[in-house]
Amino acid sequence: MGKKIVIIGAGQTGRGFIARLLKQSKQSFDFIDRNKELVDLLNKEKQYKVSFYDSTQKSIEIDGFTAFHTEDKQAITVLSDADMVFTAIGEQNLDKLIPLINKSLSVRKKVNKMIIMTCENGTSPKLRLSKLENQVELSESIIFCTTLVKNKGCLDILSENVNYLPYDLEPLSTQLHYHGMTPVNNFRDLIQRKIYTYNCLSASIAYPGYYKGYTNYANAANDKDILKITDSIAEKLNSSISREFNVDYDEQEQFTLMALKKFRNEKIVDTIERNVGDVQRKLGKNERMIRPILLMKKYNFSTNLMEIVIACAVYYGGKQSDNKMKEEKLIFEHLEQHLPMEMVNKITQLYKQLSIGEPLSKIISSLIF
Ligand SMILES: NC(=O)C1=CN([C@@H]2O[C@H](COP(=O)(O)OP(=O)(O)OC[C@H]3O[C@@H](n4cnc5c(N)ncnc54)[C@H](O)[C@@H]3O)[C@@H](O)[C@H]2O)C=CC1
Ligand SMILES: O=P(O)(O)OC[C@H]1O[C@](O)(CO)[C@@H](O)[C@@H]1O
Repeated sequence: MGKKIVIIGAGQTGRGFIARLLKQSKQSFDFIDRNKELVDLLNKEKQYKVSFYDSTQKSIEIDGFTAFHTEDKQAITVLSDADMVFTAIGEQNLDKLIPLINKSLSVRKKVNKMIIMTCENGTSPKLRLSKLENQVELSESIIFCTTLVKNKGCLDILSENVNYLPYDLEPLSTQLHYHGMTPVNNFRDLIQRKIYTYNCLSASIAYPGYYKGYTNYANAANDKDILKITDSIAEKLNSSISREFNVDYDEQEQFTLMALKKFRNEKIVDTIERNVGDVQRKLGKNERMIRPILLMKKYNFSTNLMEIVIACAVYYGGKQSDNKMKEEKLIFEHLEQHLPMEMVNKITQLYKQLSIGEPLSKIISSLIF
């Protein structure tokens, strides 16, 4: 008999990537999501399509699932019977799953431990579920595949043709035999390298892109100032990450080039809005901006451009808040805890220039990098 699988989070990654890999493995699954409208739509339509930016790849119909709302009693029942659970809900939401999973474990009849695999951006998303660690097999994976809703309010997905989901085998008692799911050695290093490369570059496009008034992500990525920023940051990332993580420079360079190629691909219609969200998390001490800038400093590279990216992130944070001054103060206090004071002072100065609307090109041209 096939395994029972539940995907928690029927958004772009859950239904567009994980569900697609399972479908390609002929493995059935159900969804749980907190969005009632989405749950109702999935149950009403009963199917949707994943198409690919690469037009030579045939689209894939996804069907045979039931979706449950998190508050629905049946969610507990279906979860209690799951052999494996994938989460794709955003790292910041993971701890909200603990009560639901605990309830399902309290009525679980199966003797095998439930496997929980996080499919989230973050350097250690499973930490948020560590309270469950003794009761389940808790592991993490790394999402390289960009999946986006085709049109707002519809279920269909447009996806990169990426068939690779690296995961950490170490906490598991068994390998996963599903399409693309690949155990990797040195998982902890790879997940950090992913966030400090892909997501650092993503932030280096999104926040300056927001400042320059872009709404389309690839347009921002191809802006001449942002090309300068990302090309230069990429070079410094390659040198510092390859040294820090002891990987070949060429291997790290390929990694960076793949990220830049994807972000600059105008066929992938992504938004600045989607990529700037949740700025406090993205400014976290082990996240995509703080760790890379500290690595650049450690290996004696100029940090000027990363300081601009962080100043743009603070600018975005202030704009989003009802209380701009309070928000900025909070972000700066946070930066003071994790960055050297001289760096925070430079970011403050850059932030002041942004606040009076100084053009990014002018700010960049006054810097050495
Ligand atoms: N979409 C993409 O291309 C990529 C996404 N990721 C990661 O994948 C994860 C999911 O992202 P997306 O699918 O893009 O987001 P999304 O916003 O499209 O989907 C998230 C889904 O999770 C649901 N959700 C949130 N909190 C929940 C909770 N407590 N219980 C149940 N459901 C909950 C939401 O209702 C939503 O349907 C994130 O960690 C993101 O960083 C990583 C790389 C690429
Ligand atoms: O959900 P987050 O952390 O904003 O990151 C989303 C971005 O991360 C990426 O996974 C970078 O690899 C992109 O596909 C996406 O633009």
